[in-house]
Amino acid sequence: MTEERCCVSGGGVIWITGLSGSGKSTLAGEVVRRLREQGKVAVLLDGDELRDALGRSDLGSVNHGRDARLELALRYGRLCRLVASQGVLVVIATISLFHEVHAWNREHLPEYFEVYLDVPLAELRRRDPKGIYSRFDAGELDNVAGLDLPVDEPENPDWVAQFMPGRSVAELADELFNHL
Ligand SMILES: Nc1ncnc2c1ncn2[C@@H]1O[C@H](COP(=O)(O)OS(=O)(=O)O)[C@@H](OP(=O)(O)O)[C@H]1O
Ligand SMILES: Nc1ncnc2c1ncn2[C@@H]1O[C@H](COP(=O)(O)OP(=O)(O)O)[C@@H](O)[C@H]1O
Repeated sequence: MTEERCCVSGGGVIWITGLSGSGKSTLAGEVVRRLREQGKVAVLLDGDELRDALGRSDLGSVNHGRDARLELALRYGRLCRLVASQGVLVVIATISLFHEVHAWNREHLPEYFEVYLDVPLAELRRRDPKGIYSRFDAGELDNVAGLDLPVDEPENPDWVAQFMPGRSVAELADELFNHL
C-alpha cells in the first residue's frame, strides 16, 4: 500500500542540510514559497519546529547528542515518506549530517533531492543568530554539530551550495530550481 501510494503520488522530498546558521531555514522558506506560487502542494518541515513537536521527552528536555539526533532524523525520514506519499512536496531543513540518514533517505524516499549548504565555520560563527557558537565558546553548550559533535558531509548530495560572499537566498533558490 505504501509503495503503491509512493509511486503514484507525485510527491517528493527536498532535504536541505548544513550546519547551524548555514541558511537552511531561509532557503527552505523561499523554496516553499516558490513551489506554492507554482500551484504545488508543499509543506515546510523546519528542524527547530520538528524538534519541538517530536524531539522533546515528556519532561520537556531535549538531547542534542549523536544518538538522539540520529534517531530523530530517521524518524523525520519516515514522516517525510508518509507525507510525500500523499502527493505533497516536502521541504525539510535539518542538520542531519550523518551518513546513516542520507543512506536511509536515498533508499526509502522515492523522489529525494539532497541539498548541502557548505558554509565555512568562520562565516557560521560570524552569523551565529542563535548564539550556538558563542555559547559553545563560553562553555555553556555542548554537542554542537561541526565542533565537539563530529558530522558526516553528504557523500553524494544532489546539489552542493558552496558559500560565496554576497550570494543571496534568491540566487540560491534560482540555482536549486535549476538543479531540480
Ligand atoms: N548543541 C545544541 N544545543 C542546543 N541547541 C542546538 C544544539 N545544536 C543545534 N541546536 C539547535 O537545534 C536546532 C535543530 O537542529 P536539527 O534538528 O536540525 O539538528 S539535527 O538534525 O538533530 O542534527 C538547530 O537549528 P539550526 O540552528 O536552524 O540548525 C539549533 O537551533
Ligand atoms: N544566503 C545567505 N547569505 C547570507 N546570510 C544568510 C543567507 N541565508 C541565511 N542567512 C542568514 O544566516 C542566518 C542563519 O540562517 P538560517 O536560515 O536560520 O540558518 P539555519 O536554518 O541553517 O540555522 C540568518 O541570520 C540568515 O538571515
